[in-house]
Amino acid sequence: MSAPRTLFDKVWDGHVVLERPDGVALLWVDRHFVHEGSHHGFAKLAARGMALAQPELTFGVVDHYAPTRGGLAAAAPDIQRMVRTLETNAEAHGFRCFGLDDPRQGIVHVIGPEQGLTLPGLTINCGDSHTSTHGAFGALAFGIGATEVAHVLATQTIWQKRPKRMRITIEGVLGPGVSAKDMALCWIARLGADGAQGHAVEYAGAAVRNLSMEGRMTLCNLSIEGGARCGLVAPDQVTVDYLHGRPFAPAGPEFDRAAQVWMDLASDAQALFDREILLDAADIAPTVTWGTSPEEALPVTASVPDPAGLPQGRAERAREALDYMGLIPGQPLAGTPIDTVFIGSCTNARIEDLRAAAAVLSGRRAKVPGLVSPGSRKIKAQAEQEGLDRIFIEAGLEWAEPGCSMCVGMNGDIVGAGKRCASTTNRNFRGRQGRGARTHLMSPAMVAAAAVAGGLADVRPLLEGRA
Ligand SMILES: CC(C)[C@H](C(=O)O)[C@@H](O)C(=O)O
Ligand code: SF4
Repeated sequence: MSAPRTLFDKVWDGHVVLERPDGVALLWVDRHFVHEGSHHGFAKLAARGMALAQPELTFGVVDHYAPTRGGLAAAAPDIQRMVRTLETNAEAHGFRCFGLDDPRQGIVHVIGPEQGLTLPGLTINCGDSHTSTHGAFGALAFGIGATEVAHVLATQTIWQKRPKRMRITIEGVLGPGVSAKDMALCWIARLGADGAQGHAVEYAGAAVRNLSMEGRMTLCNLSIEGGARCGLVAPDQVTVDYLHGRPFAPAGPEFDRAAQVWMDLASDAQALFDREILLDAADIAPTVTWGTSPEEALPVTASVPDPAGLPQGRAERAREALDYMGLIPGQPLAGTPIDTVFIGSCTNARIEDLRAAAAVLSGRRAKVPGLVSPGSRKIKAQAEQEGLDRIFIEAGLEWAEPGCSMCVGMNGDIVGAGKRCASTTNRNFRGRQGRGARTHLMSPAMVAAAAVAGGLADVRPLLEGRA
């Protein structure tokens, strides 16, 4: 009998083409997603006069520069050029590209799963750190750099050092108003932004099993913010049900055969992890970030930390973060006035996220302006069918087109300098949403609560008496 293996090992071992004596392996890549930012890779290919190795395993999508308001014609020339370059490369190399006029367009980490391109047991790469999202399906999915993008384009393979294995088990039941976003911010706050460095993280436990695919994607999306190479959740019936009938997923008897294989991808009972973390879902509160790293997060009921009480290195960083964020040590987080809200990004712009925000906003007015950008055109259509767009608009928020939008500001959607934004995104780095912009990360329901209160707020009282 072979040694017990983890889910990660099973997918990794199945993709090794060859292994160097130092343990670095050449892996076959099942899916390569490219976006506007991947243009360096195509330039490298062109410089060497090389062809794209596997056009049918390469999928492009316009997201980072996608205009969410006013269309491409009205966008700045450099934005138009970025979008056109991807579309031109797609034509030249003959790979499928979900461009701005494609009804399947959206953020790469949203549409991969939505279209059934993301499947359990596959290796998935993209020149983008949040490729970890696809691990929610039990795929081995990780972001790669520009040189690696070129390597995958040219060979459909990638050299990788085998990461260590870590398991984060979250048992118990989440309280009302607590979501996958809070689970992620909670473990990152506890372990630190480099807490899972060098590790492939498998999420397990009842609270993970009870998450929808949307929730699992949010959790895996943020893996990278805790330093992990990738995140994984073992496929189960929830995974199979989500994938059934997706355009690029297997169909008919082939689907049933595939589903059986997927269900066997779980970690063996005796499999060993290099590191094990155990959390109780009951201990997780609605969480917000107060600083300029996702690890600087606390329950919304807490107060801004006092750097004086922190160890020296951290104290200095906290002081700088608070200075940038314009916060005073000891001030309660709840009640901190905000200027704007953003609901969007590959972290939290799926249909379930929009429903959670709309459930809070329904029949209420936002005290601040804000932008809602669905994760894909398909999600936008679904939300409109459910009347969610009306709820956002009646609350006073703007309902926009899909794209990375205000998560990173590359398309021109930015938060003004010195302005404070409650955001469903995954990075609160300095200037992330625009120069001088102050970002507080939180769940969609919590962003909705902040909009209603005009400041950071606990969503739980707003949920009372609502379904
Ligand atoms: C621009 C892109 C390459 C970048 C990434 O690597 O993740 C962006 O998506 C981000 O979220 O910071
Ligand atoms: S939505 Fe934000 S985090 Fe996701 S890929 Fe786009 S820029 Fe990166």
